[in-house]
Order: sequence, then C-alpha cells, then structure tokens
Amino acid sequence: MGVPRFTRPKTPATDSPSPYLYVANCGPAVGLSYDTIASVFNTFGQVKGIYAADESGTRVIVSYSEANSAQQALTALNGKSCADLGGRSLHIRYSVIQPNCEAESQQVNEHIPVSLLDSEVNIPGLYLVHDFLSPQEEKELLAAVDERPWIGLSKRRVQHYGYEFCYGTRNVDTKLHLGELPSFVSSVLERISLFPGLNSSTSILLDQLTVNEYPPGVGLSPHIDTHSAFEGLIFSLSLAGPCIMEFRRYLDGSWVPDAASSAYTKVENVVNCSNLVRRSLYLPPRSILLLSGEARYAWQHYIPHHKIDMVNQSVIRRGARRVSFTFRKVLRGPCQCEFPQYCDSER
Ligand SMILES: O=C(O)CCC(=O)C(=O)O
Ligand SMILES: [Fe+2]
Repeated sequence: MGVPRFTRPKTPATDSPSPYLYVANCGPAVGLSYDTIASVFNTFGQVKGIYAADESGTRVIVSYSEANSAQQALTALNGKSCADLGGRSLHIRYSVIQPNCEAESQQVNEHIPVSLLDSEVNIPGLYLVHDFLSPQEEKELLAAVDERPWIGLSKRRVQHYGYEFCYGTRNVDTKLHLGELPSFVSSVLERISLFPGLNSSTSILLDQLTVNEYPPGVGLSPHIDTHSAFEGLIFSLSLAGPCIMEFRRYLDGSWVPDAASSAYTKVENVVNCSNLVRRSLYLPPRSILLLSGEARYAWQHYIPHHKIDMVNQSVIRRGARRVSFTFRKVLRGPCQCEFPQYCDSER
C-alpha cells in the first residue's frame, strides 16, 4: 500500500486534531535526518512513520498511532526552538489526507497538451532555445562524458562537476569544491552567456554541472531545485533522445492567480483541482531550457516515466537514452527569491 497523501490544512493548528502532523522547517534539506526527527517526536508517543510532505526537503509529515500523541507534540514543539533539532523552531499543524481529486492529480498521469514552444507554456521565466548545439557538438559532448566515470543511481546515471549534488539533502556541500567545470563544456558556457533574454551585464559564472543519463521509460520526480542551494538561473541542455518535461504549481491561499494575467487563465481547463496548474513542454535533442524567476522558484518540474510521449497527435519515442547537462550556480548566502512559500532558505 502506498503512503497516504497528506496536505497542509488551511485551518489553524488547534482545529481538527488528528494523528498526523504537518511539520515545516524540518527535513533533510535543513540537515535533519528522518531518524533524528523520529527520535524527537517519539518522546510524545509511538511514531508510525515520517514522510516527506512535498519535494522541498524542508517539510515532513509525522504520523502517530494516536491523535493524543500528536497533540502533545504539537503543544510542546510548535514555534519553540528545539535543542535536539539544532535549535530550529518548527511550524506544526495537524495534517489532513488530501481529497481524492488532488491525490489523483498528483500522480501526474493524465494527459495534458504538450507545447512545442516556450511562449505556449506561458510560465514566466521559462525559455527554450531549439538547436542550441550542432549535431557534431552534441556528439562530442556525449563522447566526452562517456569517457568519464558515471555514478549509478537506482534508475539513471549521473556525473557531477564543480560541486557534487547530494540527493539525500537535495543540496551541495559548498566546502567541497571538485574543481573548475571541464573544458569540454567551455564553448557551451560561452554560448550560454549570450543567451537571449539575459541582459549582457548579468554575471552568470555557472560553477556546478550535473549530467543525467535517462534510459527509456525513466523520468524524474517533481521537484523545485532547492532554493538555498542554487542561484536563480538554471540551464538544462538536452542531448541524444527527446522527452517531455512537465511543470506544476500549487496555488495555496496566498497565491490566488491574477485574473488579469494570462498565466493562469486556463486553470480550470488544465486539471479539475483549482489549486494546481500543470503545463507540458517538448524538449528535443540539442535544445536548452532556462528556468528563471517564477519558473525556477515556484514551479515544480519533472519528466514523466514514459517510453513514448504523445506530442499533439504524434507518437514520439524517447530513444535509447536522453542525456541532460544541467548548469547551475551554487548560492552563497541566503536566497533572495520572491517566493518565500516555496523557499527553504533561512533569511
Ligand atoms: O534532465 C533534466 O533536464 C533536468 C534535470 C533536473 O531537473 C535536475 O537535475 O534538477
Ligand atoms: Fe531540477
């Protein structure tokens, strides 16, 4: 049986006691392992499980056997600095199981129209440039990474340059510099600095590269690249096979879409749940995607686990593999984004 889908309730903490707690400012992305969290919450009663509340790594669900234990933990820990959790103040509410419609839509298996152009996706800050590389350059980049050692994850292989990306914390260790980005990406970096839409004074100085190799049928789960880990521009170059990338954004209480903005006018047509918007974009080989602003900070991106994608009326096969080069700049200091509700950074 899968883990039930829990959500952050809209009502204040004291309403609707339940055995489930939604705990914010807590999780692997802020250096707290599930074992550490369990050891603290276990002092109030039997903890049945700790789950990620979302993809942020900073919010967890603590599931107790009894509501009474959850109530005691909430009273003792909410809003108070906890020495056993590195002095962090947790923000705790009772959690509720999501209504079916929302849980189903999270399984991201319904078909949504696939856009071919960034302008059709209509997400501020998202740009796609086709034919960013020639087929010869693509071949050379693939040959270069294939000469280097791959790290095997459960379903795909990766390489990290500049700084290692740690999947447990979804962050980088800034003290562990692996060296400059390799010379085989120098011409790509030069071309990125001329990226349309970036004004020439923007200093990019990308210093972290993750290469992902996806076999057919393997995708990537929904996430927002950790705000506290990377700066505001994320470039992803697609090589070898194509894929579709989907984007979704949760609009909670404070994020009612602007009726005057074209960005969210089709909410009701995209999914039945009014707090989730989804978009889909076709990424052909040799294209490059830029996520910036709202696209980088507020929208989750993911690649559905498909072997075949329906792009409008055509069937597109994923190919023997897709290799992506994701270029980012490691963040030093607090995140300055305008999307605090999606931000794990201490300000
Ligand atoms: O494969 C891609 O294009 C995206 C990779 C990605 O989102 C990531 O590494 O965070
Ligand atoms: Fe990402």
